[in-house]
Amino acid sequence: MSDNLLQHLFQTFQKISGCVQAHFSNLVAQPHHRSPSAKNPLFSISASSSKVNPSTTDADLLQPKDILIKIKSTAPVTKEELGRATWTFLHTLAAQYPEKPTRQQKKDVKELMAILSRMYPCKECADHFKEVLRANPVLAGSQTEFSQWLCHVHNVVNRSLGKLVFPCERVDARWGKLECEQRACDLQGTDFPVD
Ligand SMILES: Cc1cc2nc3c(=O)[nH]c(=O)nc-3n(C[C@H](O)[C@H](O)[C@H](O)COP(=O)(O)OP(=O)(O)OC[C@H]3O[C@@H](n4cnc5c(N)ncnc54)[C@H](O)[C@@H]3O)c2cc1C
Repeated sequence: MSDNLLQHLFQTFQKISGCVQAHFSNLVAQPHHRSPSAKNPLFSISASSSKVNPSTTDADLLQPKDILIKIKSTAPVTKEELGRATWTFLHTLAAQYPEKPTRQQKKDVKELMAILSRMYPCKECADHFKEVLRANPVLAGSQTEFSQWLCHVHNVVNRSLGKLVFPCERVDARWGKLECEQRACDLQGTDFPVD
């Protein structure tokens, strides 16, 4: 496909995109809403530089690799999505937690859980998690202990929601350490014994 044809296609797509956005905003926009085509387009096309310009040479024309079509979701986050994202964060933290944590690291994870039970942005979930923590105080003496404790409390939440219980012996297979070059993401623990 020639570059000129590609540029033509790109410009046509931009026009269609503009029309669809205009029609969509007419359908859904309320007077107090921002126009989706302004700062937050429903979808947008961008190039790595401003190469779509009639005065540019052939060599400057937009290359296929430069075209990036972004589809943005403007829907609010659901309780389920928030939950999945938070569990991903927590289980990844547990997988990265050092086998021999420092006193500070143990204190930090306990505080993090306490803060989550107060500030988690779903009040009924936070209130429920407060009860779960009261009945299951944080165990974070080692990586194994913390990841097993987290698996257990996640299962307490699962049970209360009528979900299946996860087999905690498989937690390391489900939530491995982060892929990170030369283990640069690992949290460093201590070689010295701490209480
Ligand atoms: C602290 C906290 C409290 C919450 N409280 C509530 C609440 O009170 N009410 C409510 O409606 N929602 C609550 N949620 C959200 C709820 O737990 C789920 O995240 C949500 O319902 C989506 O569930 P899901 O089935 O997609 O999987 P999730 O439970 O989000 O789990 C994500 C993935 O983790 C894996 N997994 C599942 N169980 C375990 C486990 N025990 N150990 C390790 N990995 C596991 C599975 O692969 C699963 O796909 C809470 C979330 C959090 C983080």
